Amino acid sequence: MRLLQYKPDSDGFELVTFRTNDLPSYAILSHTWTAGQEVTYDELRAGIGKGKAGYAKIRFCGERAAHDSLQYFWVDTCCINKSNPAELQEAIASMFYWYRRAVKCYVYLADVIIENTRAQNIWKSKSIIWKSIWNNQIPVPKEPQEPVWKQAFRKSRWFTRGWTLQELLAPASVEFFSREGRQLGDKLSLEEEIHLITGLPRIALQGGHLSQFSVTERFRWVELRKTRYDEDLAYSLLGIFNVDLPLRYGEGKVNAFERLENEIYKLEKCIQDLHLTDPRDDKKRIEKAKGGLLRDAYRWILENPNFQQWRSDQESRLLWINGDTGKGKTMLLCGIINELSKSIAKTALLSYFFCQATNSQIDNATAVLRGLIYMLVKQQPSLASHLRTKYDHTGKAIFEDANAWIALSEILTNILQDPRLDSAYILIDALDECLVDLPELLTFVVNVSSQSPCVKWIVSGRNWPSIARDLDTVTQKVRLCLELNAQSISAAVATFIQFQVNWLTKRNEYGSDVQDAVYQHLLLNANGTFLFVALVCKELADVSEWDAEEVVRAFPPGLDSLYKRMLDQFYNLKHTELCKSILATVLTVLRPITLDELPSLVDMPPRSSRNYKALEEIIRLCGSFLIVQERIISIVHQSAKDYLLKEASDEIFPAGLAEMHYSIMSKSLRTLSPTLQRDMYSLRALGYPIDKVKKPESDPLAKSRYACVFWIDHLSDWFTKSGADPYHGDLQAGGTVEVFIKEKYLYWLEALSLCKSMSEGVVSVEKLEALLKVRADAPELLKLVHDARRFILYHKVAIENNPLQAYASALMFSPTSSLIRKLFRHEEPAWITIRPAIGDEWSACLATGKF
Ligand SMILES: Nc1ncnc2c1ncn2[C@@H]1O[C@H](COP(=O)(O)OP(=O)(O)OP(=O)(O)O)[C@@H](O)[C@H]1O
Repeated sequence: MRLLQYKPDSDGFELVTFRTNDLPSYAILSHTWTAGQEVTYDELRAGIGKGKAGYAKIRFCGERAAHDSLQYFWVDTCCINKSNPAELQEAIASMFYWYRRAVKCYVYLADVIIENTRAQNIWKSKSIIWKSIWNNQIPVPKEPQEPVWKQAFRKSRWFTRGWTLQELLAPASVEFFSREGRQLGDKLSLEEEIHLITGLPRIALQGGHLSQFSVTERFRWVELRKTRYDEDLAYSLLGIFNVDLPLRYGEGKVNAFERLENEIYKLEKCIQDLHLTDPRDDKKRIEKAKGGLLRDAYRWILENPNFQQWRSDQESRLLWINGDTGKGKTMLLCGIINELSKSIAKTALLSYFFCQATNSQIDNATAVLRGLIYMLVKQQPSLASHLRTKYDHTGKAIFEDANAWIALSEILTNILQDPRLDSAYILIDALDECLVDLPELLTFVVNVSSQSPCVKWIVSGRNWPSIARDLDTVTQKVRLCLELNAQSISAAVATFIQFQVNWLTKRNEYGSDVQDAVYQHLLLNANGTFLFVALVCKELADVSEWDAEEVVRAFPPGLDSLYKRMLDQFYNLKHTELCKSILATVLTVLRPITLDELPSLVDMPPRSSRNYKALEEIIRLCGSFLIVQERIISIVHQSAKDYLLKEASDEIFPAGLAEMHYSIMSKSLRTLSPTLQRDMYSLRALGYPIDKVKKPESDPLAKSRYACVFWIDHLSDWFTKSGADPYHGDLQAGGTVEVFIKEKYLYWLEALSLCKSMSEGVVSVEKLEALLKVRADAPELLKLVHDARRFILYHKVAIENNPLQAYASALMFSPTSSLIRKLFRHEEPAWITIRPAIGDEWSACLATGKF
């Protein structure tokens, strides 16, 4: 970037070039051009053009910058060599960033004059007085008049131009000046006027991330604006949408906008493909499931010296919060996120991820990186350029294939070193719940946290030696052990107890003696563990006042004793067998299941299956281990799951965990078989795009989504966990798996597409083939699954984007020898009479796995 330096002694300016990551603080000018009056790059270098009106603007900007103690400043007329097309292209692509990076932006309004307006004001008020005297009236005091310059301000040409939109939105500080160089106010003091003149939302004027406004809304902002060259109106939006576009002057406005829209679409598609989970939604869900976040119960962290050191000391880059089960780490991180989002600089990015071992979508290191990158590029889409280089080449597979971890870790490393990133805060909760590739994640955090000085990290997890070993190697870290802050935690737990007891008192109409007894018992037995309090209060929620004191006294201190008591109660339930199979299923599934899915995996009482109220009632019968939130059933806490698997496995899985996987697999296939058929959502058109598909009110897949995505995982887990017959009938010729593939494969692919789970489908079919290789003595079945794998790999993208393409392009563009093609020939569209000439075999490129 080329900047100007004011040289008062020589009464001139010097151009100095800087690299993007070495930029000094600078001011920037925003103005409208006057034909023939602007000083060009060549003129400035030659020291000519001083008589032009534009020269006065440069001088104004330089003087103003010096007044604000800024040595450097930038003016578009003379800091870009416009005769160099490559430089012009780069300047236009960087312009938004340059304005955003400026410490001050001075808007010079040549058509707003104060001197005259002041005279007019005086003259106006004098004439009122004279008129009043002339009419023998005492002048009536008028409402305070607004300065007359405001009328000119509203009509200023500056508000009608295309480029000035980004000049208004990008910088944090925008100051307005009259023609005489007098300051009129800034973007914040004049916010109301600017909002009324431009129609721009106040949040956008206050510096809110532009990505929160829809594409249509952002296009509306320039509808009435004009640029000298038609195409410029589109090019002036590159920064507003954070996309790159080669400039093609002469292409016309329509083409330029078409290309721009195309680029925006590609960017959105890339971000959409990256999306696995939105950590912002996870945070809301977790807070809700845990009963809501209480500020008074986490506020202690703000005064904690270790936290303050991490917050203020540049060299303390990583804060590692560790503590035992139920000490409140997750809620603490939720609170820290809330506090940071209020206090960090507007240009700083905040990205976080909550690992959860109970959900296979968010229990692995790749998911962590996807979530973190997703949040970063959502806030600053220009960072998506690091994704695009790889994504444009390979597509969605880059986030999902066997090398996804490598690709994603490179992408995140590049993002965090991007000079356009001012600063970022990254938080990862529950490292101990990252079940897949935790060592890789730890190594990544250790390395990256020491590389990027503008990035601050917080990670949390239980006191595991394996985590400690890695994180201890970070030199620039602060460790915050909750057990070493027992006093703060106890005080916070006491606040939490008070809150919970007040809630119980209100709900169950406790008298003051019961209220006090419950409060005292919790205080004595909580032992600094939030979770203990939360679980006991959950148990007390449905206990009447007269019984509450006795019930609360029966709860022993310590989580394990508490779980034991909950388990004893569980064994005494009226419907123990039903509850046991529900609990066993919830403990085995790979993501929390919905009430709709439950009856497809557990034999439920006949009249309950389609009745949410009945299903919720049955879940409540299972005691306090399970919770239902928004029709999703989950285990109350990871520690409860750990306890049950360790201490009650024999009771809950009498036939063993492996058999439970088998049961889920076979029930899944039983559910899927009658559901899967052609065009389950009645889309009709073969090209119906997936992003337009809406779930029908009575969704035929509602009960079988889980089964559809995970049946092969359970099949595989059954084999890996069981010591049973290695060549089980299900995997042999004529077994359930072969029947399913032969009869339902194509409909299953359509269902996977409708469930937006094609990638999981690819991984599953690969898993199935690997399993058959070792576990089956069925060469024909292996051949069929081998073909099915090639089929899904080859047609994944087509079916993923248009579910019914499973019956059109997928069949027609498969080799004639394809077994799947032969099996489903009857599904090919009859009206296509001329068929593409396709070879006999799958292409070599697919065979080598490069597809
Ligand atoms: N600030 C808070 N506001 C409201 N509830 C809280 C707060 N802190 C903790 N809790 C309660 O305590 C319970 C346990 O907290 P949390 O899940 O955050 O613990 P944890 O240390 O992350 O546990 P683990 O590491 O075992 O997963 C929560 O379910 C919630 O009910």
